[in-house]
Amino acid sequence: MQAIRRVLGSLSNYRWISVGALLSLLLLTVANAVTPQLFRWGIDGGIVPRNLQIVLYSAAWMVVAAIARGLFNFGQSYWAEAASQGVAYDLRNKIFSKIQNLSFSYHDRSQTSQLLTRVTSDIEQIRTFIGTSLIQVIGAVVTLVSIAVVLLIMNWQLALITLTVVPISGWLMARFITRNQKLFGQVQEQLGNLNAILQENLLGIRVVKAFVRESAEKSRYTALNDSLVKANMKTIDAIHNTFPFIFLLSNLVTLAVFAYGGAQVINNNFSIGELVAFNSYLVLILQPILLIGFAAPAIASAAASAQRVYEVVDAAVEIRDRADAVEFDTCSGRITFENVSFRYPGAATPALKSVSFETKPRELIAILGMTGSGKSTIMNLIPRFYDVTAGSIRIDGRDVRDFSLKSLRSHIGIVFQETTLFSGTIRENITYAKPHASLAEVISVAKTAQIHDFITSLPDSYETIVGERGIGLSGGQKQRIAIARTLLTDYSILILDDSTSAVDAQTAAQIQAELDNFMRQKACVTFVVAQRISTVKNADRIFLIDKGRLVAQGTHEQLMRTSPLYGVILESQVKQKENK
Ligand SMILES: Nc1ncnc2c1ncn2[C@@H]1O[C@H](COP(=O)(O)OP(=O)(O)OP(=O)(O)O)[C@@H](O)[C@H]1O
Repeated sequence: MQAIRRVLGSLSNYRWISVGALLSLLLLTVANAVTPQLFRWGIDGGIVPRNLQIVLYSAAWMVVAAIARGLFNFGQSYWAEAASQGVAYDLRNKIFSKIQNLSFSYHDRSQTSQLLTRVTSDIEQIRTFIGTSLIQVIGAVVTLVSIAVVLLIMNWQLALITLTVVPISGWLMARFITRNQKLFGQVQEQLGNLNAILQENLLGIRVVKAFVRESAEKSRYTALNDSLVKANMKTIDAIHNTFPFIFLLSNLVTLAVFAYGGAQVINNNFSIGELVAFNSYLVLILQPILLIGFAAPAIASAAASAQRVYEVVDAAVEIRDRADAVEFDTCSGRITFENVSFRYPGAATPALKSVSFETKPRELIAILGMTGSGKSTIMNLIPRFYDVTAGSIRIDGRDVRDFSLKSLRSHIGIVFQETTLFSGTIRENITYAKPHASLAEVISVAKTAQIHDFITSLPDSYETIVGERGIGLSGGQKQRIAIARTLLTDYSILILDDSTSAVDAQTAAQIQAELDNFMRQKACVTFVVAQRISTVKNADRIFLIDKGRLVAQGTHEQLMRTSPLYGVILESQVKQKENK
């Protein structure tokens, strides 16, 4: 319920729209409340004493009341809908920018599909609550209170009989919401799980087909689809277990009013007009109770969704700027790892153990090690994708945690092991971090990355659309575009994490040769997670990583002489590929 209160608080950004909706609602209630009185006037003042003029007058006023009802009804639903769109818009933006700011460790822990469900379906639940259920509930409460007052004034005994239904239904509905909020949360979670399978299958459709796992995937999807239906059915059962009581109560009250009110009319304590008006009010008082009843599941569902959305909005950003963060602007090339240890959140063993080294200006460092030894982890710590668990990393003597994240990361050019291109043109992808780069600059980095000739062979050259609906690119082509994208940035430190693994040996050697010039001109230090002998030979120093430790370092020749492990790794990782 706290989450719902927060959603209501967010309506303050749409104060005037909300006031418009509320005002329309109040006027609608007045128009509704006046109508039975017009009936009573028409019957008791017109029909019974046979006064046609009063009958016509009351009929005319009823038309006015009907028009007013139509107008105010439109006003309240239009403004409520507008406010709901506004709140959903704000929430979507809030959660999106939060997702951008959350650290790698958060994304490691959370499922993409659950995040997607929160941004789409959960926010939609909240929007529907504000646009429809909230105004229904407020309208119902206002109507209930105002009609209760009118009824008490008209005939307090009959009114008390009628109003017994209110606290009983109120209690039933409050119980329904508190008991079932968890159930509605489960429905959203199941939806997220179902989306996860869908997402995995969309991304991995080739693997599914290659391994002929279509029917297995279908069964996996159907099983989760069944669970979703079961969770939904549980909520429907909960609704069915509560609402028949409310309907029964409201019918019993109608009978009681008819019997007791009828007796009062026979005893001349109540006029027929009054009984007719009272009966009309009865509909008006039972309708809101039913409306609240119908809104209750939507409220429970919105409460569960709001909780899920605020969980992301409130998630702690683990890696952030210090209050006195300084700008990173120059780098002379001294990068120091001092007893750096690191354990991924939730991992049983550390990925790095007491790693220490210091680089020299303009050095090209190759990092070599068996798969899973910790090479990428070392690279992830320099731009602070994660913070060290123990020890420190310094650039020119200053701890990386002292720099503002923005300035630190914008001076580190990194090409990841896995390439991600966005949908758009090749040029847009290359200029991703530098949108105003000139075509000449783009061509220059594309040439260094050995991808220019391929790009110009395409019909639309640099304007060719890639990504989702664009042309397909091979793994090596994507990697080379990713290298060009990084080379275009204003990096001082360059990190190439196994970034030519999908490129053939000859092209990789060409890239390496081109890069050598580039790197030495621009970068103060370059790290290359190496898979190829050419890279290793070119490096000023090679760091040999084994099970999270820096076990040896030196030039190719030195390591060949001193480290048996080096020979083994070269043989397994490098020569094998070179021979292909
Ligand atoms: N996000 C993560 N969460 C938990 N553990 C991780 C994560 N990323 C890597 N690890 C673990 O940390 C260890 C080091 O991984 P890392 O990716 O640094 O190895 P690597 O040497 O780069 O391997 P490869 O050559 O296969 O890319 C591995 O045991 C891996 O399972």
